[in-house]
Amino acid sequence: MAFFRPQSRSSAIKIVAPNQDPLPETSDAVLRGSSPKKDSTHRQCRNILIHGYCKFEGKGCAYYHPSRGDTGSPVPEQSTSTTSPSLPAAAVNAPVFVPKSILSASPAPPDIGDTIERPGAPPPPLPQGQGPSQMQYQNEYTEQGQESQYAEQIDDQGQYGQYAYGWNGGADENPYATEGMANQLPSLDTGQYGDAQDQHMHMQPEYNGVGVGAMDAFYHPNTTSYIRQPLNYHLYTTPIPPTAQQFFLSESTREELLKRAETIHMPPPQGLPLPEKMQGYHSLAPLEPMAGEQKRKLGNWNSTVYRATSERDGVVYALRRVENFRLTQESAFANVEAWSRIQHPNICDVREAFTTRAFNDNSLVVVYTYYPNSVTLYDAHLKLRPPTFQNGRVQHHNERIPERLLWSYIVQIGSAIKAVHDAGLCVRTVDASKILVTGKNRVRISSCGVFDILAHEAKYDLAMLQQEDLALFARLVLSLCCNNVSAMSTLTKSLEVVSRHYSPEIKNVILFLIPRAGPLRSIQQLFDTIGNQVAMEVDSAHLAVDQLQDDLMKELENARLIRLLCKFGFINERPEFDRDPRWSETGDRYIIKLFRDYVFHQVDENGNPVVNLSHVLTCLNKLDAGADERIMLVSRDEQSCLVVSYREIKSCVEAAFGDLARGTR
Ligand SMILES: Nc1ncnc2c1ncn2[C@@H]1O[C@H](COP(=O)(O)OP(=O)(O)OP(=O)(O)O)[C@@H](O)[C@H]1O
Repeated sequence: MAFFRPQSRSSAIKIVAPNQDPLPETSDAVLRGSSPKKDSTHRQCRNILIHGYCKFEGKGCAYYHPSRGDTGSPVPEQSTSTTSPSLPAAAVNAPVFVPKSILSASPAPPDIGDTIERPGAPPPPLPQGQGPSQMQYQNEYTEQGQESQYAEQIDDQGQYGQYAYGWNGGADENPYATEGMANQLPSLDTGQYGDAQDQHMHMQPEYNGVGVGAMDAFYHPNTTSYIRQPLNYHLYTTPIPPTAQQFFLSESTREELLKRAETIHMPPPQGLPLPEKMQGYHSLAPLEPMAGEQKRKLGNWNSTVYRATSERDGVVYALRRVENFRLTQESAFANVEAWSRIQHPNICDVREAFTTRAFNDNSLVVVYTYYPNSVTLYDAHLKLRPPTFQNGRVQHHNERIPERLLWSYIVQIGSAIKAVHDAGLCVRTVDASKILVTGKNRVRISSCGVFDILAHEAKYDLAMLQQEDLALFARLVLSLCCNNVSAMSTLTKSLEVVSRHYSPEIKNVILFLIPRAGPLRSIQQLFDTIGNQVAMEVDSAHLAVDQLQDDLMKELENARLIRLLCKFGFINERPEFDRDPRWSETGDRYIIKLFRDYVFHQVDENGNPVVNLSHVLTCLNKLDAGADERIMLVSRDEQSCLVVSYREIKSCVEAAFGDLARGTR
């Protein structure tokens, strides 16, 4: 309970009942010893300290009264309040501090981020939803940059230079928009921080119980200006001390998100033979060894995946480039629009596709959402690991995938295939090297739509291609069960392995998906047989969402406290305000200064600093809630102490910050 301990130095102050001295102002607010010191003419009058003036100055008060310009000691300003209602001093036998701000009927002060209207000030920025949406920007781009859906440029040699197809429909409705969230991290370049901040700040009165700011009209059109009382959920009902962990993201989530952010903002490697800019994308960086070091194959084509930043929205995307692709018909892009409409949690979103000569050849580029730090299923489970030494034996095998995880993969990939088939398309990339693990147990099929462009000339029957998807799915599940990419080539042996290590239901799934003579099967039929596994998967997903929301709630609390700390930063130690160099040390601000000492500058009985985050968080939460609990603030010279409630300190902070925000008192 160290963090509830009052300032240890306060124990040195003898607290006594106010006596009947002929010093009414002093006895009203200052606790002191019973006999004045002999050198009283050298000691500063406490009335000055507390009230800012002494009405007995020059009328017999024996203490020192510094002049107004004397900044040698913290002298509170003269209070303007005249109607000080006295508060009951029930808790301790001490007088009670009444902050000036409670008494003044001034309008509620603005909060951090509230816009203060000044003559000639530029109009406030439009809140989200009022300005041009991302969709509008995309459309503008399309209108300006692409005359038609298929913008065609014929180069000097009369060849097809660049085709581009871009579509972003449905992006606004993406129910999984928070996934790949690191990709949506606000970037200073694009001003996204600014927007987020604005939006955040506008919500602030709800949290802080502060008055309504100018921008609040966008959120509460009918609200009038008044002091709102905070909700009670801030108050702690039990004396359980909060631990630091309660206020922060879980370590694993924090680490993962930080790593993703780091990857996104990593500068591209220097000296690579890559175009500086290409069709609105810049900062290209390969996500795999470049062609030449090791040729990467996509079917019969050489292909490389890059990370690149879009100059339209500042977001990083994954670009799959297929080398030496000569476009002969515009209709090759016909399915790209259909692909980009598919928004599914287990499919890498297709953004756009175009051809380019920026790589000094005719390349096809298909743009996908970028999922930082993702790995392929092949890399995660099938790639041979170096032998390990376990239980006294050398182990050559990869770890077998647990059955629960395998079911999760089956349900996720099956669901993605179903969405594609329902949209009248076929996947063609159900392969361990084309499925990404983008988060914990989260898989997404990548490279969708590429084969639709590459093989557009070949006329295939859609139903047969969809059957082929099921066959590829069977091969994938078998490979994952056996930790072997070519498990299908030894089917009987592989099925024995499956029977040995997994339940019969897994084997049934594989047998269902393997092509055989008879009526065509559909992915829906598979789901009809594995309903209980789907239900378990849904349960797991909901639990994961709950966990993430819990984490988000903690960060929400942090944001609230950060705003409070910012206010302290604005007020404390301010060298001058309103031509008053003592502003931050006098009046209400003196209370804020003492409270800052109480929160951050406590020392233990040995004089060592108390560095206790729980104490800080507890105090700030109570302050933000405006709790009625009282604390004793002790001046630095230990000569005076004030008993104030958090509610009163909160009023002081609001008043002082309001003065600052308005620019004048
Ligand atoms: N949308 C994406 N977001 C993030 N990373 C991606 C994305 N698409 C691909 N990658 C990464 O790019 C790398 C190359 O992808 P690719 O699909 O070519 O896999 P591969 O293992 O190189 O397959 P292959 O051997 O067939 O070329 C992989 O490490 C993959 O994680």
